[in-house]
Amino acid sequence: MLDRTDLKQSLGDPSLLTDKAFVAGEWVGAGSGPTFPVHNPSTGAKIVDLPDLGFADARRAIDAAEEAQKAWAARTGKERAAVLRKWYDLMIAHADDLAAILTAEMGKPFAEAKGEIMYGASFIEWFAEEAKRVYGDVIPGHQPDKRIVVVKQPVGVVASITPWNFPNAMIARKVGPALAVGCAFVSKPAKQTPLSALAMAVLAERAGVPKGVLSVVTSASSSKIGEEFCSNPKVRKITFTGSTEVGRILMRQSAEQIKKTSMELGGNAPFIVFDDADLDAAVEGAMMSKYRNNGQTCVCANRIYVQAGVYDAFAEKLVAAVNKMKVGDGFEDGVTTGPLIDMAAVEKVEEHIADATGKGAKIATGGKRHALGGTFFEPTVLTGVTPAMAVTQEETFGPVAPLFRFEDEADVIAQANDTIFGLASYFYAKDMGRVWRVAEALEYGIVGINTGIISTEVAPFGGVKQSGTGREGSKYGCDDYLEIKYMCMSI
Ligand SMILES: NC(=O)C1=CN([C@@H]2O[C@H](COP(=O)(O)OP(=O)(O)OC[C@H]3O[C@@H](n4cnc5c(N)ncnc54)[C@H](OP(=O)(O)O)[C@@H]3O)[C@@H](O)[C@H]2O)C=CC1
Ligand SMILES: O=C(O)CCCC(=O)O
Repeated sequence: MLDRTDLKQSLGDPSLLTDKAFVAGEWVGAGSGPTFPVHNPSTGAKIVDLPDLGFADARRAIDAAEEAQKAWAARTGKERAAVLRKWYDLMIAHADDLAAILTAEMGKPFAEAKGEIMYGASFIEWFAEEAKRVYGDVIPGHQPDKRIVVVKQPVGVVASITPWNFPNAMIARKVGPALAVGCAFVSKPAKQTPLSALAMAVLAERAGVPKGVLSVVTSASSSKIGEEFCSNPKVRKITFTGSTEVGRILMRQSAEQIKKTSMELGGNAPFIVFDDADLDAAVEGAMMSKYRNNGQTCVCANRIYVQAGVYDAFAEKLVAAVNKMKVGDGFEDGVTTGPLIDMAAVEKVEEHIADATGKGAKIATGGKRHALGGTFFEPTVLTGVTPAMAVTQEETFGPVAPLFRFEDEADVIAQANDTIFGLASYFYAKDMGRVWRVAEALEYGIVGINTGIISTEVAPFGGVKQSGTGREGSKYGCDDYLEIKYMCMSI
């Protein structure tokens, strides 16, 4: 439906949709250089062509960041907080436009996109507040004449690489703490969804973020940009959200210079329903956890374990709820589920369904491409899923709910933990002893207990095992962007 002209005309502030990158404080067009297209995944229409930047542009952004960072860090926390607060206010004031741009480039329904804008903005607000609270310590001296003071200082230039599934919020929760503590930030958004990042940069500039402190390098050649980020000694930290496979590459590349890294990587979330659970609440939680963003989040339930005594009842209620979902264009009223991001995502979903049904699982609802065509896919529930099937070990990243049957607590905990991943997990139960036992036994960074939504700026988001390192959001969120220094003084 929406091409560039339609989208621009629909915005309250058309200047939020740009075809330029933001490098070293300048808006940079492609000139005669290469470009790459950004498409609306719902319609296939091209929204815009953007500059396909390379090594030299990334280096220019890094040089400017290094230059600008010192003066930014020299400001007081309160001064940086004021700029971030203004940025937050502008994001809220332009939330409808930011959401429209997000829906157009990524496909999620407008109401969900607006929810993401509010979620993203909440990180800017939270870290604006935290900017004033980067406290150190005074440590009692180890000798009578010694005084020891601990201070925290910004790491310096941060380079960020983020995915397409949350084009606003994944950047917001990195750039918020980085700028709050006095770092400068060079962002490389996913090639499918750079427009939200650029719209954020338009507002950052208006809010008074100084030239060079924030750049958005648009590129279809992510590996080139990644190499520059990891090999440039001026970059002190790499922060990444995306697949474990790419996280591994970036960690390997960063090893040469022992760069600090934060990695928010893949998940394989178990969602466990015990026989004492409130089944209606569990179905509601499963719907939110599984089908949020059309299953395309690293915290989406990937394996749903249901205790034998409630398995059939849960499956029936879940199928009834899934059958009420409305698939369609994100700008259409009442649509709950947009398209998948691309054909590769559709093929992965199909592979997981074919593998499971080939090994005996049954399709309870959905199971195929949607009649709308393109990358629309029917929300799907599979029953009779077993550990031999690919969905047990691999993240589907799509709208497929595989239902496993289990008998007892020890067995389901062992199955839930039998994965290389450790990001989010969920369970529904009422027995308090069980609640504590299971919550403590799950080897995950996040445990949702009787809830399917765990995302908030006030809590530390992050994983264990091969789901990554570091925490985003909360009072811990600044730590990843700070160095600790102690000063030992003899008096
Ligand atoms: N943890 C999470 O939140 C996410 C997990 N995933 C998982 O990853 C799977 C694949 O999704 P995909 O989007 O391809 O995720 P990727 O990990 O490939 O992409 C995430 C980001 O990394 C960039 N990137 C890709 N390769 C490199 C590289 N060699 N060096 C530097 N940057 C790189 C991408 O850029 P560009 O897109 O421009 O090439 C994008 O900005 C999904 O099916 C899902 O399982 C995906 C997204 C988010
Ligand atoms: O998929 C992700 O990368 C993050 C999930 C979004 C969130 O809940 O914060």
